[in-house]
Amino acid sequence: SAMSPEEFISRIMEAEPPEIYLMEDLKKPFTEASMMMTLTNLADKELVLMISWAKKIPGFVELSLTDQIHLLKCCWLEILMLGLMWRSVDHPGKLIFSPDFKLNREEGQCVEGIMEIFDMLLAATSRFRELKLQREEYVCLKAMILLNSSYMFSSPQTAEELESRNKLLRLLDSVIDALVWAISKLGLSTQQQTLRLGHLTMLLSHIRHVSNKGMDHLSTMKRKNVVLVYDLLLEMLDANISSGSSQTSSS
Ligand SMILES: Cc1cc(O)cc2c1CC(c1ccc(O)cc1)=C2c1ccccc1
Repeated sequence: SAMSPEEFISRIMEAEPPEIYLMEDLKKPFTEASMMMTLTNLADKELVLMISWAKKIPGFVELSLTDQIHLLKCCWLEILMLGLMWRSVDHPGKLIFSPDFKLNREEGQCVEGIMEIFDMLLAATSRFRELKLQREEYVCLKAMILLNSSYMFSSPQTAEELESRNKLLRLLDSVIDALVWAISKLGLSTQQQTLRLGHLTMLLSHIRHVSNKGMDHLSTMKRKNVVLVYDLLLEMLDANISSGSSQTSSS
């Protein structure tokens, strides 16, 4: 789409979902079940907003429905986790799941295996803090995660899928241009801008790693019947398990 990077950025800034308040009286200390249930309730609300957010990404609804669904199924936890990191960036040592649901790493002790993932989330958040991630850069990275999440894992068969693939690659061009434009507003030298682009995009592989760890952990929680995973989430979760599309392996 012949949209300027400036226009693209203002469109995805507009698309940002509102902050979610859990509005639950959280009984502390948490049990394994109560913490996972609270996370599930939050994620359920966020997923509904994520779908309307994605549809506001310029060009997303012009992709084939198959691509739209597959992109969201592949990256929904990455998107949730990047949002969590953004909300937590100014609160060292804390994970701000929502303004009324903040956890430190020790509180992860009540859920077997979750503290290690909390530590990865906190480490990535510290890296964003070091880099002084800007909101414009954050919204570009989030769109990048959505658009980059799975185009490698399916080979287009029909003409329609081929056309959708080309649209997707042009969309990725736009979001890269937008990120380069956002970085260019920081008054850095050309060399520093290039390095910053590299550091920001390298963080995406860490986000995918933490997301894969989180997906494995969530599946374990589900098998142990610790979480009641609601249907939208269940469907998203099953998609990640059944079609073996966990981002690392090629399906
Ligand atoms: C570390 C870890 C381990 C795990 O087993 C599950 C989750 C997480 C993080 C997380 C999460 C939720 C909301 C966010 O905004 C950001 C992250 C979830 C989670 C839980 C239930 C449903 C969906 C996602």
